[in-house]
Amino acid sequence: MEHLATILDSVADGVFTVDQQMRITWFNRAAEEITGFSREEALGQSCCEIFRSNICFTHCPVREALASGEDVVNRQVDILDRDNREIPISVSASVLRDAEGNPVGGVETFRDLSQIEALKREVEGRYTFQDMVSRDPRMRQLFDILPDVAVSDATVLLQGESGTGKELFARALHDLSPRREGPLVVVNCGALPEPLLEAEIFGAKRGAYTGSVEDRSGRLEQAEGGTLFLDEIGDLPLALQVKLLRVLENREYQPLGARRPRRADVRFVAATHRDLEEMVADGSFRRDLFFRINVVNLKIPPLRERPEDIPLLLDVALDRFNRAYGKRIGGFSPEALEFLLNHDYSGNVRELFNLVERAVILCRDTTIGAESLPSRRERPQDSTEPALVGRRPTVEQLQQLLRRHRGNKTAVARELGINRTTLWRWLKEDSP
Ligand SMILES: Nc1ncnc2c1ncn2[C@@H]1O[C@H](COP(=O)(O)OP(=O)(O)OP(=O)(O)O)[C@@H](O)[C@H]1O
Repeated sequence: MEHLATILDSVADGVFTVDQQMRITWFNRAAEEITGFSREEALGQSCCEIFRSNICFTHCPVREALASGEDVVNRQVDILDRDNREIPISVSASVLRDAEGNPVGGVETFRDLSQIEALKREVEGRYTFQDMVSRDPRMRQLFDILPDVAVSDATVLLQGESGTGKELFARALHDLSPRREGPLVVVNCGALPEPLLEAEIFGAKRGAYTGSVEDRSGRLEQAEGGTLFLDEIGDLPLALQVKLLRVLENREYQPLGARRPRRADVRFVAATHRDLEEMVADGSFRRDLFFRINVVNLKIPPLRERPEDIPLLLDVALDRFNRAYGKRIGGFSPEALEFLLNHDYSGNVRELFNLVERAVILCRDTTIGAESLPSRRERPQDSTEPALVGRRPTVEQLQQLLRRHRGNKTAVARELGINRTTLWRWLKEDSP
């Protein structure tokens, strides 16, 4: 007996036994360490007074083992220790029998999961930031500095290819800033022709543009007290660049109908997939405006430079679309996974999400198979035509696609794995 006690005291798992009235009859050293109760305090006590777990009165593992005669293995529960701290543990329970095989009580072993849970949280915390996930060191560096950048009120320039998550970053900057209660207003500088874009940002007088029957406030005014996100700033026409520069320099603008200029209480975040330095060099983007918006520059790496993010994003996407479409798809078949891991995501994270969304919709199984992914015909290596997903098609290809989708731009954009704004810009740039 003494020998057994020494052995039990030297194991790292908590071990205790109870009689049929659930009173503690044995309590080893690890049980003392995990719960904070000494052996003297525990012996003879009802076990629910020592463990105070969330399942004591509903799913007690020892009672279940006694009732069924079957072992209970690795059930995760939370207990309160002597200082009332919640401790996550994993419990296993078995029936304790006498020499004749009659049940005389139960034995429970338990393992402290606090450290594992803490590690798990740390790892998840590193990979997840707001709605963004990444394992890439450069992305993690961005996640690290984002809270400080957000509170600084400095103008931020986000640079990255289409679909890399610039808008997500802009939202995170707003949500982490003291302006989070204010509005986040988005303007897409590539989506409208110049006069309409001007009205969109700075407002318009009644009758100034087609159909406006009253004065319309601009996005700048609507962003008062909040953040104005200028997406695709590289597409801002030169005349509007001058106007925006004035706002950034003087922190003032003239709201419609107002006699005097108003102080702009707005934080500016701009984004572009273009190389603004190059545009400055060739004169299509004003140098002074570039310096005004480039106070903090965050460069988001394209997905092909961070392949370790692909499996992570596939999981996130599957989870997101399972929920959106009420499905319970568990994962990907080896062939599907091989395709998805080796795909050339020129449309970046957006393209990956589009592929998974399409697959989730098409999938009738519990696993996504290759048949739910673009067919071989559509894949670059097997195609005589260059694949269109995420790449910029030629003018003819664009026209063909538009015809095929009967002019439905949303459908064309979806097929290309781009957003409608990008499509709009391509069409604009391609038009004579
Ligand atoms: N790191 C990430 N983790 C999770 N989701 C992401 C991540 N990056 C991008 N996404 C998702 O990818 C999609 C595209 O992101 P977003 O619209 O922010 O890209 P963008 O760079 O602003 O694109 P564009 O320049 O074409 O407007 C969104 O659905 C977004 O939720």
